[in-house]
Amino acid sequence: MNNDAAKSALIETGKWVSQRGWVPATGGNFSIRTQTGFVVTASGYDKGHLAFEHFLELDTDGKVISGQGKPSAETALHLKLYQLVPQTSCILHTHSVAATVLSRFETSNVLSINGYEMQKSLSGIHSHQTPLEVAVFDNDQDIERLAERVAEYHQQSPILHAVLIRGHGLYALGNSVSETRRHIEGLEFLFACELERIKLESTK
Ligand SMILES: CSC[C@@H](O)[C@@H](O)C(=O)COP(=O)(O)O
Ligand SMILES: [Zn+2]
Repeated sequence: MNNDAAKSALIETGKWVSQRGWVPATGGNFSIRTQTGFVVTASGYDKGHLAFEHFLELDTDGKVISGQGKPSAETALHLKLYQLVPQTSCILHTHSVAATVLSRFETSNVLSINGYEMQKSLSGIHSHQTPLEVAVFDNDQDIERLAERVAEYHQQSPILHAVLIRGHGLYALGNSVSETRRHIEGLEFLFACELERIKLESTK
């Protein structure tokens, strides 16, 4: 995808994500792989009101080629995910209530979701009996260090659709903007179901 098409797609995606309440305040960041590297949102803006000037173009090493302001504070994680999962074309990071709470409730390093038809909204899953596993990493303000932990984990258990950062949010991956959006929508539905199930079971 060329740079301008990438920015247009992410402006539209920002409105879509924001309308659903998944990027409150200035939370979240987005990127798309381009011919020369990737386009990423600038740091500190409302992702529901993005314009062309709110993006930077980076090369494949994460060096700024053009654009104003600072690239997202979490650019190092986007860069690492593009390197680890080469088929990835779009990364969307969101801060929904469900992802934030569930990633704290889950104390292990994997959130496993099973028994839901909607698991099939994730590429490669064809049955409600195929567990959907999402790695959960402790949050870290040192994003390079967090990215290294993600890379180490990926050597043992390859990251497919997404990762959760504990008490922070979701990073969803896909081979196109529409696939990443579908992954976010499917995952958010499943996270909401799991939260409801956990609450109901606690009252039994
Ligand atoms: C609202 S604070 C959230 C940030 O610390 C961060 O987690 C985030 O998602 C947005 O950072 P940004 O630098 O704008 O890409
Ligand atoms: Zn964030």
